[in-house]
Amino acid sequence: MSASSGRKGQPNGGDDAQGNLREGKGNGWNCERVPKSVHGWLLFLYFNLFVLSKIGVQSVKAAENVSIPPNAPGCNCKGKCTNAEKCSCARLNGNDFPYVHDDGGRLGEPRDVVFECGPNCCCGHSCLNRRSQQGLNYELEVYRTKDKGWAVRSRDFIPSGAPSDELDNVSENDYIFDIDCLQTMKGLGGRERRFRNVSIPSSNHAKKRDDHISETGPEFCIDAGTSGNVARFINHSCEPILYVQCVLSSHHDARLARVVLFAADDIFPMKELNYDYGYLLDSVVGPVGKIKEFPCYCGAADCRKRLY
Ligand SMILES: C[S@@+](CC[C@H](N)C(=O)[O-])C[C@H]1O[C@@H](n2cnc3c(N)ncnc32)[C@H](O)[C@@H]1O
Repeated sequence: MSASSGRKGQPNGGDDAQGNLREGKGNGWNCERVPKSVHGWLLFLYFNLFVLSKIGVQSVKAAENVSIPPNAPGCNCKGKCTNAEKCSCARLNGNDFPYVHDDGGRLGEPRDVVFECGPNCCCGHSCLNRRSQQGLNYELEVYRTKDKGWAVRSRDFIPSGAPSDELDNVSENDYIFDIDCLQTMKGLGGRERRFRNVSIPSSNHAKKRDDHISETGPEFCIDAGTSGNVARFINHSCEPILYVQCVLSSHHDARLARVVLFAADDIFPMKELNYDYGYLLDSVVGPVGKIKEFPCYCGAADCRKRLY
């Protein structure tokens, strides 16, 4: 499955949080770092219903041959980042902040990539520019459908632009998401460019490497075959209500960006959550070189009738 951030209507996803900040005692903040942990969400199983709890910790594992990039330099904002002229993270986002204040922090518009504050930033955990690191405010449930297996819906109303989940570890092919942020940034392979143009700070060597990689296809993927969060149960739709957004926080390597799903529109309770998997038709080839086909049961008026 492709989770590209830029193919038409398509989602994408996830670097890992490599450290947490603690508020300094006394005057102001001291940017002191505390031991790392990767926060995620824990799924509780109730009979044939999974309920996403608002507590829990889940580790994100990287394959042995994948080295997690070092933490990027951070901004010097104290408390919360509010001044886009002074915040170095805002500068990376084209001199503004991607999240707007209403509804607890909404993504104003889809972008090539969102730079959030990270472990080396002096702001605290409640900074709005850490929105996708602050967890879900919505209760999601996994339920059984007639023809698509498991699916996910929200018990709560989700306003447009709210993060609904992060694509986490989905090794069956059904649960593999390509991290193709670099390809999206260049509008390659049929991916649609986003509204905001950003350029990721990188060395000459990294730039040459990225230019080569973006043309040959995604280098890394998220594999949620054996473990993952609730996002692994989100189905495809040809008319999706979620879109994929690449988010960089602890490091700035777009090849290993976090993939976060955001609401494209207001979502009413009990409506199935879905996004466009972004397969190009006839792009999936079986072991003997035969093109594979898979029927789509999304039920959208403009359904393409095939997932791939
Ligand atoms: C990431 S999983 C989604 C969760 C899955 N329904 C399950 O039960 O585990 C992707 C798989 O779900 C099924 N699926 C997702 N969207 C579908 C759709 N629109 N039509 C038919 N099957 C779909 C396909 O089997 C696909 O390979």
